[in-house]
Amino acid sequence: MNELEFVEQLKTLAIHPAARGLVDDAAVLPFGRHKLVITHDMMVEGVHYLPDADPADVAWKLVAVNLSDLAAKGAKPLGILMGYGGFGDDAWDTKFIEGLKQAIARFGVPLLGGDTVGMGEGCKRAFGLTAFGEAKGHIIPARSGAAPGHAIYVTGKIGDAWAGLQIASGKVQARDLECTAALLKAHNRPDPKLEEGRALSSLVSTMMDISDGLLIDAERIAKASNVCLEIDLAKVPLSPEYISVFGDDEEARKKAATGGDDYQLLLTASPETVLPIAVTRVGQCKSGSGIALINHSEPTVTPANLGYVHA
Ligand SMILES: Nc1ncnc2c1ncn2[C@@H]1O[C@H](COP(=O)(O)OP(=O)(O)OP(=O)(O)O)[C@@H](O)[C@H]1O
Ligand SMILES: Cc1ncc(C[n+]2csc(CCOP(=O)(O)O)c2C)c(N)n1
Ligand SMILES: [Mg+2]
Repeated sequence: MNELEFVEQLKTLAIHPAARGLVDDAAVLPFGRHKLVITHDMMVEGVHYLPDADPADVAWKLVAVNLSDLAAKGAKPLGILMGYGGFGDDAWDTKFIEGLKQAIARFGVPLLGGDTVGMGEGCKRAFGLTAFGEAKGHIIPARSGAAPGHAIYVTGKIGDAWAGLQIASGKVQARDLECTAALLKAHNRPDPKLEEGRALSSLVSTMMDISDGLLIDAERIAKASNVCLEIDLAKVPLSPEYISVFGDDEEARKKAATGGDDYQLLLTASPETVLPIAVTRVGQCKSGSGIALINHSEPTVTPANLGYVHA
């Protein structure tokens, strides 16, 4: 069974309303007068990071990708619990702890506990992290509220993290050190959009974070909302650094829109709603299903792979 088929099986078990049918970034559990938002994401050597990655970057990303799911629900982080599989190399473990310390300080989230296991010689390292947060608004955005006519927006730039992975794995070179550093940073040290998520959460019809790729994640909103998301590739915001390495033709834009690891927010809202932070409009919701890709308003071929899928 592949990842999607496995999660389909889990959906038959996750019938508690807080699980949101396993079609959201996080669970939303009423707790007294408040709502707890709870998420868990894993990182595995060779799958989520290159074996020669800096352990401090691995720790940072483990925290950041989980906080990104809280950001997508407009939640303020309250704490994290970590699962650490593969300790025993002192130098590696020390650098990891340094990166974890940096992330905890940067995001102001306390480490509350976890578990540590040795995985035996030659085993790949694997880490899990549970993050929970508190959402203040009455309505916490889901993926299911988009309606025909709603506009589609993203925060930040798309594609830089994928570009950074291409550089880190030696497939391309950037024009200069500054450009290399910016793209590597997007890949290694994502910055979860916590403030943006909180500012937007009460105004949007759907919101999620982009982890697997803009197009595949847009398709998830389309499915959950029973609408078609029409996305104009020409409107996908690319950074000058991305463009300097890959250009900004249709092919380059398709790579950016399917590469993943962006940890930007993808949201829909009524076009009349004035949003309080800078976002880029990339398309609109229509009646129908799935995604419809256009380029400069003209239909274009949708890529076979819309984003990252675990084998
Ligand atoms: N092993 C699992 N046990 C229970 N629920 C799971 C499991 N794996 C995935 N899910 C649930 O399936 C849904 C989709 O998972 P997915 O990992 O795509 O979401 P995500 O966390 O937003 O994305 P990403 O992991 O790429 O950041 C979520 O509701 C998630 O909680
Ligand atoms: C070495 C290496 N190869 C590929 C990638 C790209 N990648 C891996 S998992 C994922 C989606 C999020 O994962 P998940 O859905 O498991 O949370 C992406 C975009 C990477 N970061 N490192
Ligand atoms: Mg998510």
